[in-house]
Amino acid sequence: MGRALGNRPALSHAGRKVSDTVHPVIVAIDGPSGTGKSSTSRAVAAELGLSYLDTGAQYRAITWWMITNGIDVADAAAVADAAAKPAIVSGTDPAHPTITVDGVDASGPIRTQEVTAKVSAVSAVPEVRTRITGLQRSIAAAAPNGIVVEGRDIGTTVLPDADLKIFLTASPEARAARRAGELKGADVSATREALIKRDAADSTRTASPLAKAADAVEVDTTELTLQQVIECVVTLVAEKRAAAK
Ligand SMILES: Nc1ncnc2c1ncn2[C@@H]1O[C@H](COP(=O)(O)OP(=O)(O)O)[C@@H](O)[C@H]1O
Ligand SMILES: Nc1ccn([C@H]2C[C@H](O)[C@@H](COP(=O)(O)OP(=O)(O)O)O2)c(=O)n1
Repeated sequence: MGRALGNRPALSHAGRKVSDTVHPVIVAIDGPSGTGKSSTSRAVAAELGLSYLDTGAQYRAITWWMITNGIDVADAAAVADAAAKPAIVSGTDPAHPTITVDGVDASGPIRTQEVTAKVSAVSAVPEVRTRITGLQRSIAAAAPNGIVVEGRDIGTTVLPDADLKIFLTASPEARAARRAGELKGADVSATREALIKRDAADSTRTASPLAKAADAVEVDTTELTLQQVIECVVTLVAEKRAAAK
């Protein structure tokens, strides 16, 4: 079970001690592609005054760096050797999340088809995961009011003591339709195949695969509107906070 909010020790960051009367809430949201993790997490964080971290953007950023630096992403040893090199910085304001690599804004380049096609290979390399997991834990520990962190292994590996863990699911058809809707003119069945292939790679890798934590609440978003999913998560956070009082 996640640690009760009332038991959370005071966190210190940037030389500042956060009072233990303030209980930063840590929310982990995991699930496959297109289930609504990013949209839900940003909206929940904004509504509750929490920070927000898109961990997929970090894996995309390191993948983009590998591509632009001529590293063969199929060569796991080469990727491992380079894993510590790029400086990846995430801005955690849900109203304006940012990501830079070596000081360069990477928010556009990390969304290309090439990065999407290569990110699973890079994120399967253990040295990459160790590096990025370390960044994620530091960011979560420094969030003054708490944070919503979304990804694939947040509840299982990155933040196993999160106060609330959500695992979002949706049918492949719904997820493909949502993704194709974002990529103007994309073919839904090709999008569906690409998405299923990436989910399979992310779920079957040895290092910290996509998985539902035993204590996560599963929410099937297939028939829900985004607003309903947001309300569901906000309610679950409120219940956790009330139980911790
Ligand atoms: N419950 C929902 N119903 C319909 N569309 C949704 C829902 N949740 C998210 N979307 C849309 O689906 C797309 C993918 O959502 P996103 O949050 O990026 O998913 P993920 O982060 O899990 O890949 C976005 O365009 C988003 O607006
Ligand atoms: N915690 C995480 C988050 C993402 N990843 C990897 C696996 C995913 O296919 C890629 C991209 O994640 P992202 O959340 O941007 O993917 P979507 O296209 O939004 O579904 O990163 C991961 O291995 N662990």
